[in-house]
Amino acid sequence: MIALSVNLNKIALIRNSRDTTNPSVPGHAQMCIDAGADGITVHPRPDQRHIRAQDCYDLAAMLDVEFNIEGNPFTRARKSEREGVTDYPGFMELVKDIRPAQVTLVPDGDGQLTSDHGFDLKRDGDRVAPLVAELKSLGMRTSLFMDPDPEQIRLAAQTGTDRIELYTERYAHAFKTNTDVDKVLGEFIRAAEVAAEEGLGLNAGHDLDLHNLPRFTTEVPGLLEVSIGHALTVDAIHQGLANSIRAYQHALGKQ
Ligand SMILES: CC(=O)[C@@H](O)[C@H](O)COP(=O)(O)O
Ligand SMILES: NCC(=O)COP(=O)(O)O
Repeated sequence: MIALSVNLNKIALIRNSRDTTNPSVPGHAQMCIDAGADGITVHPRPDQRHIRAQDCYDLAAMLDVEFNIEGNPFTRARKSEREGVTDYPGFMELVKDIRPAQVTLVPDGDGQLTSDHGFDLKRDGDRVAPLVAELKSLGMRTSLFMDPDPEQIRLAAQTGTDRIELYTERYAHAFKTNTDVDKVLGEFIRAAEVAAEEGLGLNAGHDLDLHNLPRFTTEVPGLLEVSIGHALTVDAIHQGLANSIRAYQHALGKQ
């Protein structure tokens, strides 16, 4: 069975639009677990736009499912610009202190809107390998965010990482626009085969949704885990909005 790890970034994004704890990140983690989620994913960014360092500590204290923290290991500590918000301690410092079950290293720049590429290990392999070794020595499973490029995936294996996470945006886009979907999916299938040849566990994520997920998970061999946040949160709004309207009308004394 492929594990579903729910990414809570977008819950934190709404919470951060007010100085309140509503919606509660641990509260929504618990709802996901109660509904059957296999894990929880967060991606604390240095600008703390959504998940903040404190959220990671709060989740670590209550989770009884796999906790996956994603981020760029080369980000440094940053002072918070907002009063009452914990400073960002730097990604490696944060995960070494929390020690989640899985750490997914992602090569994001600080100002990126969202993740948009995997590691270039021809360039960064020598810098990434010692970090992988350090995280593993502290008992964390490691995963590297990768494009479906066989040469890069073979280099990922050389870093000693346990797993890779295939960056799936290109598949999601091909599926949505019905452009070259067979060809693009073929690249992911080949990437998965190479990962298996190299003894790497396989995760996948980014822009996966209810529509594109079945074909991906049926055809890409060996998938262990998908992490999904944006579309799943939007679906939760779609599937819950009508009920909310009825509840508010009831609160206004209407039937
Ligand atoms: C690594 C990855 O694909 C996800 O973490 C994705 O980047 C979500 O991050 P945002 O919610 O900040 O877009
Ligand atoms: N690793 C991918 C992830 O956690 C969620 O990505 P998305 O579903 O928000 O695009």
